[in-house]
Amino acid sequence: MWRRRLGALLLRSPPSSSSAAASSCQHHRHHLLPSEEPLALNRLARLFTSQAGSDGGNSQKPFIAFVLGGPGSGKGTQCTKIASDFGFAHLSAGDLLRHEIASGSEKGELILDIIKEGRIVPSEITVELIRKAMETSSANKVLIDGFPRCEENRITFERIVGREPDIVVFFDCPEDEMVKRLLGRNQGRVDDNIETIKKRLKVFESLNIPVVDYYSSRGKVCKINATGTADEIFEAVRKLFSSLRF
Ligand SMILES: Nc1ncnc2c1ncn2[C@@H]1O[C@H](COP(=O)(O)OP(=O)(O)OP(=O)(O)O)[C@@H](O)[C@H]1O
Ligand SMILES: Nc1ccn([C@@H]2O[C@H](COP(=O)(O)O)[C@@H](O)[C@H]2O)c(=O)n1
Ligand SMILES: [Mg+2]
Repeated sequence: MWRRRLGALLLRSPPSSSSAAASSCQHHRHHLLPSEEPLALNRLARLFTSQAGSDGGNSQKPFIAFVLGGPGSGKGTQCTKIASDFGFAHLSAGDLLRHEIASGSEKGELILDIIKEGRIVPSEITVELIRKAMETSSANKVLIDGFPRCEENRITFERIVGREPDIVVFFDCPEDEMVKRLLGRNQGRVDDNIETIKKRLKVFESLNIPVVDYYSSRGKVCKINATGTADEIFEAVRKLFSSLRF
């Protein structure tokens, strides 16, 4: 009850952005500018949102940002910058899956077949890889890049990890720009060819957009205009992350 009332008190509008790569964000409990916070309220908020554990209160749930966007929208590029400027751990679901392929495991063979087709790997596999990586990193703020890609991913994460994200950053990019970027990426990825790219775009529209809509309905999505140079886009990203309390 207290927590719910406090949550309502803590809702604030995010700062407005006038840059070319602007963001549009919804209200949620982490959109607090420190300068706007009444001190007592801030202290109360920390008390109610901290997860005191058996170590006497030092263990906190990590702040989780899901980072979504179409193939080639620039998720990985922007996550690298966020990690470096804001101290987040960067966990890319695609990289974890490719790492599993490289390990030569039996699961890796199945994953490779699915990635070549641009389809979605069974959620239990991906969520287990993410869960282990989160455990290993023990970071207190985490970017989960390229996840959840479908409703099944989302529901499985909630079941296994027992969490929802604090925020969902969505990079909004036109299809023709994404295709151009992917064809120019040149990293030897088995899925960066026009046939697979077309399939990935279809999967994005049919399975990933509904997840973005779900989180929008829960007020968690911050949409970033992902056109322009990587640095221009990062200006909007920087404004967003500077406004968060984590
Ligand atoms: N703003 C930008 N303008 C032009 N090229 C960009 C921009 N941002 C990223 N790129 C380039 O586009 C390619 C795809 O970017 P990136 O790997 O970050 O996308 P992604 O969303 O992670 O893609 P995927 O979903 O396939 O992993 C890379 O070669 C990257 O260097
Ligand atoms: N949650 C996810 C994320 C990725 N995949 C598969 O990996 C491919 C590459 O992902 P990137 O984020 O690096 O583009 C993707 O096309 C899927 O085949 C997945 O199944 N589930
Ligand atoms: Mg990527």
